[in-house]
Amino acid sequence: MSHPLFTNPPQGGVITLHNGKLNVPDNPIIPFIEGDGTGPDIWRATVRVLDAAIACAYKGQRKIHWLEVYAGEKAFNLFGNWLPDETIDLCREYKVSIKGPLTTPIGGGIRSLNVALRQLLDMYVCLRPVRWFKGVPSPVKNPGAVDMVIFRENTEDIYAGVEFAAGSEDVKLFLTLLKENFPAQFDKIRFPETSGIGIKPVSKDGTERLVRAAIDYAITHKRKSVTIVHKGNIMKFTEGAFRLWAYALAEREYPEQTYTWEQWEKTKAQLGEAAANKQQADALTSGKILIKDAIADITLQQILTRPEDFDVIATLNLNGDYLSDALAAQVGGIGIAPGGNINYLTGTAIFEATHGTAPKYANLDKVNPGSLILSGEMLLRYLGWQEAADKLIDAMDAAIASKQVTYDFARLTDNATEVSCSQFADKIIECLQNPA
Ligand SMILES: NC(=O)C1=CN([C@@H]2O[C@H](COP(=O)(O)OP(=O)(O)OC[C@H]3O[C@@H](n4cnc5c(N)ncnc54)[C@H](OP(=O)(O)O)[C@@H]3O)[C@@H](O)[C@H]2O)C=CC1
Ligand SMILES: O=C(O)CCC(=O)C(=O)O
Ligand SMILES: [Mg+2]
Repeated sequence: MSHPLFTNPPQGGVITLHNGKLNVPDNPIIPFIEGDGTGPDIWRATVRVLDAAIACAYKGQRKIHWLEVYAGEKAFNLFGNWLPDETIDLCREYKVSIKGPLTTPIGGGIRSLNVALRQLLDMYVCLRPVRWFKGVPSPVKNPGAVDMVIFRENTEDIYAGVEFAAGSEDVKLFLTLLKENFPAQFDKIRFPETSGIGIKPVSKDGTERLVRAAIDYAITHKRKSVTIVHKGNIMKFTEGAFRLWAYALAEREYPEQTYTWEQWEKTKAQLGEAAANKQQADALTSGKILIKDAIADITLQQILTRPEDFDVIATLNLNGDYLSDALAAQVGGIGIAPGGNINYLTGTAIFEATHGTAPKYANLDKVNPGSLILSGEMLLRYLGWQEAADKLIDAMDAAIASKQVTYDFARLTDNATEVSCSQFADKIIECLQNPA
């Protein structure tokens, strides 16, 4: 493939997929997108930490060849294009990438480039692990009880961007079609003349591949439960269907590894509650994973009041967006919330922080790079470079313990010294090179 945006051909090896497994050379080319706003600051900090972790773990035997690809404001300024096709092609070709946050204007302008990347590369899982690091300030009494892994469907839902603006010719046409073909549904629209319309596609295929990934993860990582989070009481044929398809998939494809609340209900109806309880207890004692569900609004309370009830979470796109930021707050905030967008079938993945571009802090070298550094740690594990990932986690623990932390932690920690984004990276690198 020719790459007209790049004058120098990238050096290094190409990651491939064989029989569902990534084949990672010791010198892989990994594309990166710097991102908008605080993106350049946190990326500069992150790349130094990742290179240092790899150097400490493999002493030169392994090395990433970083390849800059463009999206967002930098791409627009350079090429007059917010998301060049070549960026998509390169992320697909090299399989594993990392990105800083990209700005999405509110209410008009371009649609989300982040969502576009997820859809164009069909990265159907947004994987966001949420756990507490010792010493990180938190607004809750027992942040250590939070150890959850969010599997957020990443390509469908109201997030897919199928929308018609109020007053537009498109919305008029759409509402005419609706009125002609579905008069009862049309009558439910309170102010049709001034309504914008959004469409919420949720499919069985999309649900099943997401839930399969969540259950596979729960099995591999020996987790106790998968909670299906939905608003299926209200949106019956989208979120309600998501719940039903999820349960059906677990029962059909994972009968030996899972026990579902649906099974409990069926047994209760046939044999009574005591028998259902015994069946569930036996299943869990034998190591089966409990597949349960919760409605999205109460979930936002219960992740706070009883976090130990939640483990792996499988949910739709918008619910997952809200849950990610709410949960991040419990373990110290969005400055330390990592994530990855993944297609487990093609191997394509782009790792990125949960937070956005925080524009007021752009170019101040101020914000916490932890979220992108930990996204990089997820990338290392995804490559199978566990040794580097483990060292990075140990160094992050040690850096936090030193109390030389960025403003977000410093403002909530007694006797902390506030350091800049780049200085926090320096501290992590120092801890990598001089482990306790
Ligand atoms: N995947 C992506 O690329 C994403 C992009 N976005 C986009 O980002 C833009 C801004 O979104 P906005 O809603 O303001 O949310 P942001 O996540 O960008 O920022 C909100 C607040 O979160 C805190 N924060 C964010 N990043 C950090 C960090 N690294 N360290 C410490 N604290 C941090 C700051 O809090 P405080 O003010 O308390 O210091 C900041 O003001 C929008 O255009 C949005 O669409 C949003 C989410 C994801
Ligand atoms: O694309 C955006 O601008 C926001 C995306 C977002 O909030 C997220 O993916 O968590
Ligand atoms: Mg979000």
